Amino acid sequence: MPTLKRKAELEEEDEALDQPRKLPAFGASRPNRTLQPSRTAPNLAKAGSSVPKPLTKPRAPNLTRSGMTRGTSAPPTSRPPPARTTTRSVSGRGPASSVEDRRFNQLQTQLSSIESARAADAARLAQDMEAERAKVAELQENHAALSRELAAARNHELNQRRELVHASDEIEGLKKKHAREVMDLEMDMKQRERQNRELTEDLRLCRGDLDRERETVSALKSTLALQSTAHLTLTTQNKLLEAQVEAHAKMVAELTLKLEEAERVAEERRIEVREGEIVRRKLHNMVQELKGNIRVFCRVRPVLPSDSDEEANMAFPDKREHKEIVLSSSSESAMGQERKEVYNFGFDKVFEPSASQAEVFEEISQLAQSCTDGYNVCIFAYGQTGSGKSFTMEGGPTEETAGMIPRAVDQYNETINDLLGAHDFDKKKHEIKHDPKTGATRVTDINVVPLHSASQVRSLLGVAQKRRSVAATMMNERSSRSHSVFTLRIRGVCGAEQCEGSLNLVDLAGSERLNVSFANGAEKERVRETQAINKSLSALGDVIAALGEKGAAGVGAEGKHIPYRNSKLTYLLQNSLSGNSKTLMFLNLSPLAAHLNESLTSLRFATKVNNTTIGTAKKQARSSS
Ligand SMILES: Nc1ncnc2c1ncn2[C@@H]1O[C@H](COP(=O)(O)OP(=O)(O)OP(=O)(O)O)[C@@H](O)[C@H]1O
Repeated sequence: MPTLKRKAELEEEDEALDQPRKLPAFGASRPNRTLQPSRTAPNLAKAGSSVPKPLTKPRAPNLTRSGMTRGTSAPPTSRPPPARTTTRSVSGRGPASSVEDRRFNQLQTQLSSIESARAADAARLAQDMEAERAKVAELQENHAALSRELAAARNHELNQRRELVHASDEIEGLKKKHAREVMDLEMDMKQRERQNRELTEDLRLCRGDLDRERETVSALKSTLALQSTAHLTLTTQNKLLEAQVEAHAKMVAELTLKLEEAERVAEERRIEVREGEIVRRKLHNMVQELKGNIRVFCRVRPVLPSDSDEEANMAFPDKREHKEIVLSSSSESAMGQERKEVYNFGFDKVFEPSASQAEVFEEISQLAQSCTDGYNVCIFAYGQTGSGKSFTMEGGPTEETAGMIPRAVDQYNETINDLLGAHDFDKKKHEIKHDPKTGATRVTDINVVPLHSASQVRSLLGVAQKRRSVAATMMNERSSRSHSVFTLRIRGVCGAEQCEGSLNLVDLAGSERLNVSFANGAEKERVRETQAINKSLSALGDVIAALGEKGAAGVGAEGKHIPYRNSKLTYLLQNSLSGNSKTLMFLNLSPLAAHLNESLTSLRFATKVNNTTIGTAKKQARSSS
């Protein structure tokens, strides 16, 4: 890269090239030489030592008579008239003429001397002329020589000028090249300056990074120092731990031996537990049988904020076993006396309004457990509209309010079959089929949906509830005017034995319609519906009654007819209501005084059911092999 000094030099060179180079003036090699008269010509110069004397004006002779001096270079200033002089010399001679003669003589003398002087001057002049002519010739020679020299010099100058033009072109080219180079160099310089700036910036950043790195390094160094110390400590601890590990290894070997022994003992215990489970099942079912195969649970719902009626007088005196409910009513006799009536009822379990869903389920869970042991179980809810049947069986949306169905599913989490039509309102005709060999019940043309979790069951129940209400609306019915049956098929595996049972959870239509709606009989459609419900509920009562009679008759009554086919409900539940199954009836009661009569009717029916013995349930077992 050219330095600034070099640039300055280049610029100076450029300036010099810009100035037209002054050719040396003609004869510049001899700058002081001027064209000189022939006196200075080289040929004269040789005779320079004998430089001719300058021409001197010939001195006029000292004429005393003006007439005598004429013809000379210096005419006399005054000249006496010659006539007077002549006159005087003719008219008288005497002393005065001698003077004039003398005078004349003198003049004659002077004249002759002047003429001789003039001759001498002329001679000298001629001589000078000759010399001058020689000089002129010499000068002409010099002139010719100088003219030649001038022509040669002009040629030379022409050549020089050509060279100059050529040199100027070259200079112009060089200048352009130089300008280009300068431009390139300037661009290069700018680029380098930019690069330089970038590098400076990079350098600044790098310095910042470096500073940070230095700080990091110093921090790491101090960390390293700490870590080294910690490492030393850990190494020491490690050695100690290794020693402990060795000790522990010995202990582990000893413990392994003990564990093997414990495992052997555990296996023995497991075998004992399996045997115990078989015994437990036997005992459990014996207990269930002792309790009776038709059982009745009574549940009174709490008073709701929306209830405007007065609360009925209900009491639950059995605080230990919760098996009693007492209803009291007071009325006025025709004589105007207050008549107080008390009704006592006893069931397998009575749930007060405060009983939670969990408490209720705890009581039915043992019965539901029988399904895994291969029994058919039927749990149905019976009661007037609004007494809490749906709440008991299906429950609310939360964990806490979940009813018996989701809780039963939660308990087993097994494959289930749900009755769900493809459309909101299922118009297909379904038939109920019983397998006499297996005791299984099947409904034709229904959707059977395999489910794998309790949450799936809940969402399916939601869909079922929705469709039930849509179907009811389409049929111009209220939801309470249809029965809902939820069947859970359960397979239990215990060792080599596999048991299959079904759990039917039934939400019956409102029972009070049997009396109230029928008695009013205002609407035809209502009456027809009520009759249908009445028929199915009556059929249920008839089936239970027939089963009771059969059970009471004991051996020999095997062939007794049970009217299952009188309604679809009883036919569907045949296998669950037969002597081979376990049945639980929930009697749901309203706590309101206005519903007291309905409640009493329901309680009487439930008592009848509770007193029924339907025989001994049979287990449906099959070998898994
Ligand atoms: N144990 C209870 N705790 C709290 N609320 C209850 C309980 N039982 C019933 N209810 C409430 O009482 C109202 C009526 O209950 P539900 O609908 O279950 O009666 P139902 O007997 O099924 O009526 P229907 O025969 O008309 O279907 C519902 O709002 C329900 O949430």
